[in-house]
Amino acid sequence: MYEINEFTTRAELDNTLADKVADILAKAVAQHGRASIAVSGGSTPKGFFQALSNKDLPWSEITVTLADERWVNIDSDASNTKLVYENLIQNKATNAKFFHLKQGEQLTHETLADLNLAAKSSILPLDVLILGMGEDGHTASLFPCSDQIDECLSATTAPLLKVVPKTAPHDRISFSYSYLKPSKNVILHISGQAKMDVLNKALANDDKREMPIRAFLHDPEINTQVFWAE
Ligand SMILES: O=C(O)[C@H](O)[C@@H](O)[C@H](O)[C@H](O)COP(=O)(O)O
Repeated sequence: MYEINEFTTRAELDNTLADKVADILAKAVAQHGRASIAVSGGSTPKGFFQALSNKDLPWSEITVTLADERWVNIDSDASNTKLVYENLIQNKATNAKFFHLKQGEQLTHETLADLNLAAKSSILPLDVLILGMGEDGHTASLFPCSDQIDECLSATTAPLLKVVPKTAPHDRISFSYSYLKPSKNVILHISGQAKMDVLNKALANDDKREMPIRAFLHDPEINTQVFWAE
């Protein structure tokens, strides 16, 4: 299931989304003493990150992580970790915890095993999941072009896996669908007419291998909140 929330400007979207996410995180910390949020990289979320970073929250009890990461040095301009540190873990959010997906030089089976144990014990299930979407219908690093797409969408996959997209640069590490699905709040953050056209194509049928974002939009157990502005 899904609901589409349309906004007149991207600034209005960013500020409204930041208000919503801040409210969810504050309540999660009040109830459980901690909260976790996974965000996505790309060009869309910068304004939202900056708005959220200025929210008065118990940031030291909140863990930020990524839905996926490019396996590059975290000082690279391609790094989602760099994007998050430069735009979200700033201002009032400086003391937020960060669960690093990029750890070490090589993405080995041992690294994945360690990360999966740590993710299960510290941040899963997520309180908030912010997804982006590519024009091919990928989300996180669940790429339709990758040889790992069936594993990415399988119900039995571990939390994190290595993905090698054929139509995008860099090896990736990504949360799998089965561990993103239980997130208490699933939000798809997109902007521009091209992405609305991709969303409408994704809504037209439920072939999730063709467009992995469909796994979230067509799952009756998830109420994906779409936030869109022109
Ligand atoms: O690592 C990444 O690139 C993201 O996690 C990816 O899933 C992104 O959200 C989409 O590709 C949309 O990117 P844009 O916001 O740049 O369109």
